[in-house]
Amino acid sequence: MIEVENLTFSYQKQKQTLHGLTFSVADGEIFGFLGPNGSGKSTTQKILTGILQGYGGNVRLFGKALGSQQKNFREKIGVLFEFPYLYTNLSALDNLHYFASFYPADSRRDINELLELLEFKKDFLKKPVSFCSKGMRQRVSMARALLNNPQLLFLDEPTSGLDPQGAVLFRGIIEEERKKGTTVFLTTHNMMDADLLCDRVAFIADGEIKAIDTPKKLKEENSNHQVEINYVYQGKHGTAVIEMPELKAGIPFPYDEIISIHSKEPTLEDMFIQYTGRGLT
Ligand SMILES: Nc1ncnc2c1ncn2[C@@H]1O[C@H](COP(=O)(O)OP(=O)(O)OP(=O)(O)O)[C@@H](O)[C@H]1O
Repeated sequence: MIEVENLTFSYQKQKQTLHGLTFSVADGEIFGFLGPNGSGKSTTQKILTGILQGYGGNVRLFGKALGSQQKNFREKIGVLFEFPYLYTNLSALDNLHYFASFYPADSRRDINELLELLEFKKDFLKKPVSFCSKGMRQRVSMARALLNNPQLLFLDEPTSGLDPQGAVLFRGIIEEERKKGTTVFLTTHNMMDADLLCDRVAFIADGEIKAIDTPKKLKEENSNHQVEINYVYQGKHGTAVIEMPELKAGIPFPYDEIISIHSKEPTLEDMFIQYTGRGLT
């Protein structure tokens, strides 16, 4: 679905922003693009969506070079931008009716159904978007990204500004898109979104890709294969960290009750730090 080879980009002549990115995203895959602020995530998304031009290297979408896409290319993609590009003096409904008018009628989703799916507050449907909270605006932006039933969905920080319940809702909606076969390019520095949703992730730092793999492999390859066991013995709480192979013979210490067993597997964030030498914020 997406093939990127040696992608370079500079906003100013003296300073290169992207230093030769190479990656591909398969049809129906949720691909996470993870990096700290200023690493080049939004720049990459803007190039892939045809907003930024003047890049170096090769970019192919839907099997065709980006520069030779047909006019209807934008009908096949949906984009949630980092900042909501909405008309703040228009209502959510008017914004969405306006954006929907760019697409052929037979590909449009029902706007009211979409807003209901996104749990948009009914009292705000006809009020100017400027009256809406950040989370409600994010719902309108997500509705905008989905309203043409895209085959390829670009999401830049989709759960930003959402409360935990909203984030769960959005992740569910992204999962539904996966089930329909939509390819998702998910730009984020939210490790939880990446870990829960992505088939593969790329770690980007300073305009370079430092690692690409499934979240599971990235964590497993770097696991120290330890478990932490919390237990009670003779009325006292204790914690022990033991090597996994030791568990073969059973729990190797006396206890009356096991309270919990946790894998000491590294988190995706630990892995990000290991590969890039820095955190995500
Ligand atoms: N319009 C612009 N003009 C000049 N420099 C820019 C412009 N947009 C971004 N940059 C610079 O390019 C680099 C990459 O920015 P980009 O927005 O792609 O990063 P990002 O990974 O998306 O960051 P964030 O998580 O903050 O959105 C940064 O150094 C940024 O300051």
